Amino acid sequence: MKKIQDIIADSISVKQQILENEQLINTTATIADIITEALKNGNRIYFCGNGGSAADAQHLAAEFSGRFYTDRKALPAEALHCNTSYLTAVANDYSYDVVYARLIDGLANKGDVLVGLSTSGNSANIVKAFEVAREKGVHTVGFTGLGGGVMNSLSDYLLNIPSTDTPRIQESHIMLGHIICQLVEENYFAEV
Ligand SMILES: O=C(CO)[C@@H](O)[C@H](O)[C@H](O)[C@H](O)COP(=O)(O)O
Ligand SMILES: [Zn+2]
Repeated sequence: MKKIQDIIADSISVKQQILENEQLINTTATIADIITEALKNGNRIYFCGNGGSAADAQHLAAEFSGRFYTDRKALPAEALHCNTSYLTAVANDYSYDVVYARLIDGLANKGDVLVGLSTSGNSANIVKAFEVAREKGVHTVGFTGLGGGVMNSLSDYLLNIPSTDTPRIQESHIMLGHIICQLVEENYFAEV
């Protein structure tokens, strides 16, 4: 069916643009280095997103805390939306906008890494979490779409996928996220 082939071609085209974008490739490698270094220093990695990007956040966190390719010890990583009692209470009593910022305030330490996945780069709860992270000396890593939205100026490291189409952006987020998981696993366990 032509429509299906067109959608697959679009997804490949976004990935082809990433393949040819030296800056995105270099930033991906740098993010893997930053995460490896943080873990070696005893720091933790936090992930957050909304909707499909929340699923991506917990998927990537689980590659670290569970396992990826190799049998090895657990690495400290978690996605911030997984406690529904916390999420519903804070959203109900305060605002959904602060659900991730409050956890970063309560849990994160200087040298930790916060990875925020947002195709628009404008989701308020991620933006606020990045603001608190910066105040605390937590590294901010943004996975966004074209331009990066508000997260552009709040991200120490930014992977802004060259697309404005939410599902196509998410497909590239999970590809680059998987690559980072592989590099971190190889680098961390090669060196300890
Ligand atoms: O998975 C999808 C679309 O593919 C949706 O659930 C999508 O993640 C949601 O609409 C999000 O709320 C979009 O937020 P964001 O990417 O702009 O931060
Ligand atoms: Zn989706």
